Amino acid sequence: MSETPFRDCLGGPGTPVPQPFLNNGTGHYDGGDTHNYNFITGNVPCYDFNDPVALNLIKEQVPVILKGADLVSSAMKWDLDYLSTHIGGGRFAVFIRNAEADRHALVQPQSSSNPQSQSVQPEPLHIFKYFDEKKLVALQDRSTFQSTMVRVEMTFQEFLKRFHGDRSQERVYLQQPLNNTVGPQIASDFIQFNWSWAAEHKREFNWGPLTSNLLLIGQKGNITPCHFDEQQNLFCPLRGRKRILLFNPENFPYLYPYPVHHPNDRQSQVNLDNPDYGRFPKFAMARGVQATVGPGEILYIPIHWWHHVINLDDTIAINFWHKGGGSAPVEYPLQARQKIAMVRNIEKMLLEALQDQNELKELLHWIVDGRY
Ligand SMILES: O=C(O)CCC(=O)C(=O)O
Ligand SMILES: [Fe+2]
Repeated sequence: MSETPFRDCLGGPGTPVPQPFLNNGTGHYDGGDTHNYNFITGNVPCYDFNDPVALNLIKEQVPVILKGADLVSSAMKWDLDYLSTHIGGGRFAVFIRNAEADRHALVQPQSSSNPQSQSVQPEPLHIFKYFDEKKLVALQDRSTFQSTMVRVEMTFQEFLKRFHGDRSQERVYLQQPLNNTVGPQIASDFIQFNWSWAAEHKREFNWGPLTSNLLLIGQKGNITPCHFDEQQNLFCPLRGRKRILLFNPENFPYLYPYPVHHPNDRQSQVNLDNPDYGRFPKFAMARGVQATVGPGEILYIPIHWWHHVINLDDTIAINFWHKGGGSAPVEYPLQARQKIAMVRNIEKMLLEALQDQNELKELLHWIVDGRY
C-alpha cells in the first residue's frame, strides 16, 4: 500500500532494470536503454489501482503508476495477430522515418540565412518528433522547420509489412485514435473497457470530457521525444514496456519549447540524449522523474507535464486523453501550468495581431529589453 509505493512495479526497486540499448554490430539502433540520465532524480510512485493515495495524487495532477488496473482488461489480448484479424479495413495514421529520405534531406541546399536551419542534421531514425501539419502549411519561414518524418494513412496490413521490415532503413509508428472503422470484435472489446470507473473518476479528478483513445503501435527503440500535451492522459500499455521520463510544468523555461506557431509546437528543442548546453544553457536546471511501465499498469501523465517516451520493446498501447476541466478557483501565485496556458495565449494573440510570425520576436524584445 502507500508505505511501499514502488513494490511490485516495473520501475521500482528490486524489479528488472531496463537493459542497455544494444548496438548489434550493424551500427543501427536496436532498442533498450543506455542512458543513466543525470537530470532524472527519482521514480514515479506506483500504487494499486484503487488506492485512495494514488487517486489523490491524480487529483493533484502528480504522475503515478496504477497497477492491477482493470480499465482495459478486454484489450489485454490485443497483439499484432489479433488486431490484424479484427481491426478492419480502415486506414491508420502511421509516422514513417526513412533512411533514404534522410540522405536526400542532407544534400538539400538550405536556402535561408537562418543559422538554426543550416546546422540541423536529420534526427536519428528512431526519433519520432511530432509535427502539426496545419502549422506546417501556415509556417511563413519554412527554413526553421526540418523533418524527414512523414505521416501516411494505410491499411493495417500495409503497416504490418513495414513494421516487420528492415529497421536500419525504415522505422514506423502507428498512432491512430480508435474510431468506428474498427471491426465488431475490437468494438466489443472497446465497449467492455471499464467505462464506469473512467466516468466516475473523471468527475472526481475534475477533468473535462474524453477526447480520444489513441492506439499506438511502436517498434523497440522508437522514441517520442520530450513534449507536453494540453490534455490529461491515462496511458495504458498493452504489450511491451516503455520507459517514460517526465518533467513537471515548472521546467517549461528549461526545456525550450518551439514557438506556438511552429509545427513542432509543444515539443522541446533540447535533445535529451545529447543536450546542447551552449544553445540551451537552462536545460542544466531541468529535473525529472522516470517510470517504466508495462501491460496491466497505467501511467497517469498530467496535463502540461513534459514526457519523453522510449519503447524498450515492440509495444502496443492505448491512451485516454481528456480535456483539462479547469473549474478550480484561481489561487495566487499562479501555478506553472496556468502560466503556460497564459504564455501560449499571449503568443497566439500577438501573432494574430501582427499577421507575421517573423515580427513576433522583435516585438517581444520591445517589451522586455532594458525594461524588465
Ligand atoms: O507512447 C508514445 O510514444 C507517446 C505517447 C504520448 O506522448 C501520449 O500518449 O501523450
Ligand atoms: Fe504525449
